Amino acid sequence: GESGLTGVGRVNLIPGCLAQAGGSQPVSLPSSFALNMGRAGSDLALHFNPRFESHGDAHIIICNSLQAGEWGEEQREPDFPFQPGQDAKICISFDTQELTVALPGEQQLKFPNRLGLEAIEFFSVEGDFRVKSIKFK
Ligand SMILES: C=CCO[C@@H]1O[C@H](CO)[C@@H](O[C@@H]2O[C@H](CO)[C@H](O)[C@H](OCc3cn(-c4n[nH]c(N)n4)nn3)[C@H]2O)[C@H](O)[C@H]1NC(C)=O
Repeated sequence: GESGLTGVGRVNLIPGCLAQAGGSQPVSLPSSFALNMGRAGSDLALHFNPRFESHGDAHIIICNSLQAGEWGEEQREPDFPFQPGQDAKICISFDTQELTVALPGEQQLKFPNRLGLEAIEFFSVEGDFRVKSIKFK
């Protein structure tokens, strides 16, 4: 499908809300996309990975951390609010204890801030997800 925005933006996020609108506008069903945020590509406080159909998973959100290139324990969320081709507003807020991801349909997902990061300096998007806007509150 149409390739989403991928790449690395250097941002310096203080705890707050990063609101994103965007959607998978695929020609074919998207397999998955990922939002990665942390200190660097190898040190992620959150790898947020909705899987439509990939790695043998279907319609599940995988969250994990990455420390010095090693994946932590996955958190698997079966409540899946994404529809291919539909826009989705994702609002991510965090403090040193946990990250909170507000999802469509008043759904909320929490993930421990295993790295204890006070600021997020690295952010990347992978896969079939077109970011339409990013707002920092
Ligand atoms: C059953 C076999 C052993 O467990 C499997 O182990 C795999 C390898 O660690 C797990 O997949 C990794 O899970 C990580 C999060 O825990 C990451 O999602 C990792 O992919 C990194 C990645 C994804 N993407 C990406 N997503 N969407 C697109 N376009 N690109 N780019 N880099 C995936 O390759 C996979 O989630 C895991 N499955 C289970 C059921 O635990």
